[in-house]
Amino acid sequence: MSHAINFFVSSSSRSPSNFTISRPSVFVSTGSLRLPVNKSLRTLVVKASTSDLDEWQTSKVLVTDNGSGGVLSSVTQEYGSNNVASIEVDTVTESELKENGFRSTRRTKLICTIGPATCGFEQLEALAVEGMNVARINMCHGTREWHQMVIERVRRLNEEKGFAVAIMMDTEGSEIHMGDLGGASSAKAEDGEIWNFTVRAFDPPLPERTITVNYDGFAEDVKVGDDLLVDGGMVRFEVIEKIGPDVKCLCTDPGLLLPRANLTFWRDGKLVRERNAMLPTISSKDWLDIDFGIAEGVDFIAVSFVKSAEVIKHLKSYIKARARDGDIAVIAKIESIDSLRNLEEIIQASDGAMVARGDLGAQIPLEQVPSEQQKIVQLCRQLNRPVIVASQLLESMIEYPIPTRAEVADVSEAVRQRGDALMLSGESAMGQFPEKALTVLRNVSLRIERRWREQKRHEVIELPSIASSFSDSISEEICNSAAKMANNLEVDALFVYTKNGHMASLLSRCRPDCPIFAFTTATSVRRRLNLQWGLMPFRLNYSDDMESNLNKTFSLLKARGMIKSGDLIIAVSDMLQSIQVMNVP
Ligand SMILES: Nc1ncnc2c1ncn2[C@@H]1O[C@H](COP(=O)(O)OP(=O)(O)OP(=O)(O)O)[C@@H](O)[C@H]1O
Ligand SMILES: CC(=O)C(=O)O
Ligand SMILES: [K+]
Ligand SMILES: [Mg+2]
Repeated sequence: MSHAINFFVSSSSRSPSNFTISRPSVFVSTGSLRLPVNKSLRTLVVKASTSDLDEWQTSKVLVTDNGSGGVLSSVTQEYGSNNVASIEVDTVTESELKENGFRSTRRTKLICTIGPATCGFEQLEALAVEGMNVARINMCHGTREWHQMVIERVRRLNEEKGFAVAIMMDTEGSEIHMGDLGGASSAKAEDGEIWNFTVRAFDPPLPERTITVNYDGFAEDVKVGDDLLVDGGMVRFEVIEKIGPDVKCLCTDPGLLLPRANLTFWRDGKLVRERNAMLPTISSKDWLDIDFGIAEGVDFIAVSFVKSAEVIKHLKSYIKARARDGDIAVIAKIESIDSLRNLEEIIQASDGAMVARGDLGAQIPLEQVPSEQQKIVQLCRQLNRPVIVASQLLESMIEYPIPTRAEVADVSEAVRQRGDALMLSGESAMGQFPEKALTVLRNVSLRIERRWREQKRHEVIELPSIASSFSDSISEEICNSAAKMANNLEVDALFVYTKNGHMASLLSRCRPDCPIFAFTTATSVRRRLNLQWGLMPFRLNYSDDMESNLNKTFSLLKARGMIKSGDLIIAVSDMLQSIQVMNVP
């Protein structure tokens, strides 16, 4: 039996039309010792618009065949005569929870770029075990067959081993970059050497000291005297002569050239970008890759070199028309001057953003990158979009088994800023120590998160209202209140029952002290929630009867040893728009 305080708010009028109190229970918090008093369930029900609810009644169970089934990790129980209940959670979350308890589960999500160093099934499994939440494939590199093989392996890993690793496809984009070095993994440019940058096509092997350039207008656009920077200055050349399609360049800062490295050219100390601005954000090759991603059912598409919100809107409507579930999230990569200019509208239009510091640092002064990062992370939080901090987090670990102290400090700062996710690039794609790098990210995340909680730094970041309807406002207020209550009452976990993940993201946005168990009916939503701070996504079939849902969840989680009697939780749901505080019976 539950005792409840009910507020019913009809959607047509903003005044409560019904207010009942039926012997609410009392909960007493005495420092760290929490004593349940009287009844175990308190409920605040705020009932909103009916349209969401109608949708709910007709889609109580939504199962997709899109990827992970989490077979090994699902527990099945009989409920009633013919209602079989099961809950799916990834094996890593489950063991973390069992070993360390609620408080010490990791909140920051981890992304690994997959490349030659990590594309084997066992290597992917090792990364999943170390905590990889999302596998990223970069369409700049590798063939479509290779990417398809990686996707197939990640899916198999999910199905056979009970992980829920999501897949992110990153587009190539049409910014100017070098070709693939005719198959070589790298080339060394020495001081004083003359290299030929050309728009001519060659069959491999390339002539010596030749670099192909992907952009046909290159030879026209550069001028003698321009500085040509590879990867933002890792190698530097000066243009000394133009001969038709060939541009002869003198190496002035020697270094290692990597396949498809980004090229920028500078004149009188300024980035030349007039023509770049004319290049399409999504090239014809990118559209083919996007079709491939849609056909493969990837979870995220990260769009390189976004310049405006328009391209994101265009891609989102394209996906909506084409994708099976219409639910591929679009991530805007912030890595150009134009993307900084139109930051807010780009983030608004997207489902998330990436601070792509590699290319960003090649377009703006390096010393400006940290403040832009902070600004983007904060803006994403305010607008409720997940944000990824990417590139060079542990660059030295491409070659060495331990990071530099400065790298650890950089990772710590990204965690302290409470970005949703950290991303490995070369460290995991082609480095010598991919698993060790991931372990560093995990350990630093855990340490900084714990320190933050111990210091009770409930930061005063202003979270503006973002709702666009009255019903959305109710969800937002409920989540803000629930998160605050969770901190004040020091509850063990927040439970959120969410169909499309929105309520879960609103809770995540508050960055509460306790972990958030997000229950969703769709496997694809579950995988997408993997990118968001503090969310532990579970797949569960449930009904519109919250009391029965809670009882079912408690039994299933208790059977798995993931919660125990007496644990204090706060539950919210997007079907009932309610807050319930209770001890696990
Ligand atoms: N599929 C792949 N095949 C071969 N090498 C890869 C692959 N993916 C990544 N790499 C290597 O790892 C490095 C870092 O990977 P990452 O995806 O971050 O590249 P990037 O080119 O810097 O990123 P972006 O083009 O998105 O700015 C690349 O420069 C490349 O050498
Ligand atoms: C990740 C990426 O694209 C960058 O840092 O440039
Ligand atoms: K890319
Ligand atoms: Mg980039």
